[in-house]
Amino acid sequence: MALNGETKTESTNGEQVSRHQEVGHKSLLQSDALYQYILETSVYPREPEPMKELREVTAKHPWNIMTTSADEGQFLNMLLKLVNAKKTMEIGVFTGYSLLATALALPDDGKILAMDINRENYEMGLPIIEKAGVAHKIEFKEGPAMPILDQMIADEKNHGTFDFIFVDADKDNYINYHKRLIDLVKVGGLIGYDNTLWNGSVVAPPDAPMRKYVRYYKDFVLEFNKALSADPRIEICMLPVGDGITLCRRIK
Ligand SMILES: C[S@@+](CC[C@H](N)C(=O)[O-])C[C@H]1O[C@@H](n2cnc3c(N)ncnc32)[C@H](O)[C@@H]1O
Repeated sequence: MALNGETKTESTNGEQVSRHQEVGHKSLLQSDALYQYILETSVYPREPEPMKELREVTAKHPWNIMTTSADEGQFLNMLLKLVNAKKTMEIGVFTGYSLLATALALPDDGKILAMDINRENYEMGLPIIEKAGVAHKIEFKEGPAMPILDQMIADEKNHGTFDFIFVDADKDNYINYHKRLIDLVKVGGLIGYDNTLWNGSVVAPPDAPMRKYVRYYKDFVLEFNKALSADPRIEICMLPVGDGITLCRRIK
């Protein structure tokens, strides 16, 4: 499927015809087969056993569409090792797939402050995280992230201390998170914002069929992407991994 929700199909006379499909495709690549190839060739064969187990448990959850994809989990795990991250934060845990990818990448004395409004989903994945021997790195806080961030910001000691922050929660608040996170991440540190290509809807025509939640958050994501692009405090890189992840490196 093309990025804008338009699919090219061949008619009987060989002509290319376009038709619009619902925006909400899981992968942003040009075909399912290509995405499947990536998963089967380089992701699933190298996926750590606990992540595989958590992915399979999460697949049975009625909201399984929310989970971070396996290729993105692999990317996060590699990235955290590359930057030698030790102190990290995650906003939006769900059952913990990206959290586990992070926890497995950090050194034994690494720390992750993880926040989610829903503890029940986190507890679904927790036994697997414990079995993997990395639960001691995680401090889970239940509740909306914003007041927790405000509390942290109020104490100057927290400023500029995080090596890496991953945001995968309420898209209508990303801009507000960014205002706070930019002070909490260290200069040279990274913030990763997930879903910045928002199911491809960022380039969909206004009349394209779209799931309600995709349509609702679309304008917030568009505004957010513009704001990041204009922010002189960061360098950015938007990657078409998963549903789009924008990496921001704080430079001042
Ligand atoms: C897309 S899921 C996160 C997926 C997760 N990163 C994973 O690997 O499976 C989004 C999560 O954000 C949480 N969330 C929504 N609003 C929130 C808020 N205001 N503060 C903290 N978490 C929130 C939801 O409860 C949900 O678990």
